[in-house]
Amino acid sequence: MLAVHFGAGNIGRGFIGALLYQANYHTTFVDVNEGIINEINEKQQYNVVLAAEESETLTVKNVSGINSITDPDKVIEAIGKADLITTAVGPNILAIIAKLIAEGLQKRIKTNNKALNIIACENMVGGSSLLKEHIYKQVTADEQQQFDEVFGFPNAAVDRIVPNQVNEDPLLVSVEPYFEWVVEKPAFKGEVPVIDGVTYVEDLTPYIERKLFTVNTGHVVPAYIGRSLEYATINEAMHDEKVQEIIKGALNESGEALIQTYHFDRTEHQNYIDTIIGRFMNPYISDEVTRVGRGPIRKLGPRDRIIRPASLYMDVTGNVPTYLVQVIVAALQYKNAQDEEAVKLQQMIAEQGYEKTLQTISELDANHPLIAAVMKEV
Ligand SMILES: NC(=O)c1ccc[n+]([C@@H]2O[C@H](COP(=O)([O-])OP(=O)(O)OC[C@H]3O[C@@H](n4cnc5c(N)ncnc54)[C@H](O)[C@@H]3O)[C@@H](O)[C@H]2O)c1
Ligand SMILES: O=P(O)(O)OC[C@@H](O)[C@@H](O)[C@H](O)[C@H](O)CO
Repeated sequence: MLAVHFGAGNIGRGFIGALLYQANYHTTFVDVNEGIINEINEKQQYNVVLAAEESETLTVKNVSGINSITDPDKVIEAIGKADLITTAVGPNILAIIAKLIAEGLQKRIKTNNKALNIIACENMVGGSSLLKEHIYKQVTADEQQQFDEVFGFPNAAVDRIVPNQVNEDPLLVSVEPYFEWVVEKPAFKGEVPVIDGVTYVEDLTPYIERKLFTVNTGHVVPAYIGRSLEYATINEAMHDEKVQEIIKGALNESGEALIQTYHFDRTEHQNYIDTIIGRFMNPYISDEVTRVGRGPIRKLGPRDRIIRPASLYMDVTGNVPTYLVQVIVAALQYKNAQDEEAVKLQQMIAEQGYEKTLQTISELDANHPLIAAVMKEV
């Protein structure tokens, strides 16, 4: 069984690659990072280490790599033979990899009618659907009809904290023990793959929103508030009383929105929140606030982890959230000269002011009460 996985980064190697290996796949990683691809081809294996008191190491074998910049034809050939395609490249890169995937699928469908599923493992609602849209823009209407018959794009939610790696061994990945990979079953074409650790569900929406609006909504608190307090890591920030107050408040607000929307059990949801706060305090992980805060424009987007739970909270309670508003303010004020989006955000604020910038990025109506609440705080 062959899996072609786009993005040999933290989650690609540390989570998707590990589970695919355990499910007996050979994984061909596709990446633009020449060093990582060369290393994968040279070593043909890498270690995944659990960041916990009782650490365990999994050696992931049956791997190879293709540099999509220098060897696009090899990627097209691999897509022709693949039993599964997965991605973990970041939401903004989906449009870029779509071109090569489209070429691979166009070529494959001429000689091979076997069903193939493409699962985007990105932190967003509807990642695989978005990838499909980008791919379909590259092909003719006739090809789209043919693709509809055999290519599935099941959406997914993936959860495992994998920080940036600073190991001597460039392939080694240190990961937290916790993981969750939930995939929507009805969207599959052909057989549903047997992968230990994957949960198949009929409707992904409650799962992806619960994950994104709890794990990722929580995560931006130590990232953005932590950065404003000059902490470098999530763990350090999580020990600050102000961060603790805001994370609890923000997760109560997003929790209220989720519980009322999806009828989650209140006690179970509180346990889920407590587990996540515990994960952020894992002393065996050093996760930079700049990794978790990366891409503040994406994170302030209308369907992402800050704006969507805040507006959902208003819809279900009729009140403006207190803590999520503080998170929006901290996100707007996030500065990092190494982060292209953070730089662009500050430029937008300098040129247009907070109000116009927030409206543009969040796509909220100009008279939405959330905008007024944020303006009161900044
Ligand atoms: N790290 C985590 O804790 C975590 C957890 C869950 C989900 N995710 C999601 O997984 C995705 C990847 O995150 P990550 O932390 O692994 O990031 P990462 O930066 O470690 O990995 C991304 C990889 O994609 C590669 N890439 C960039 N452009 C490419 C292209 N055009 N073609 C092929 N590869 C390309 C990069 O070189 C890099 O190796 C994101 O959507 C993220 O939200 C991450
Ligand atoms: O990957 P991002 O930039 O969407 O979000 C940063 C982190 O919150 C994220 O990578 C988490 O570590 C991950 O979502 C945990 O499952």
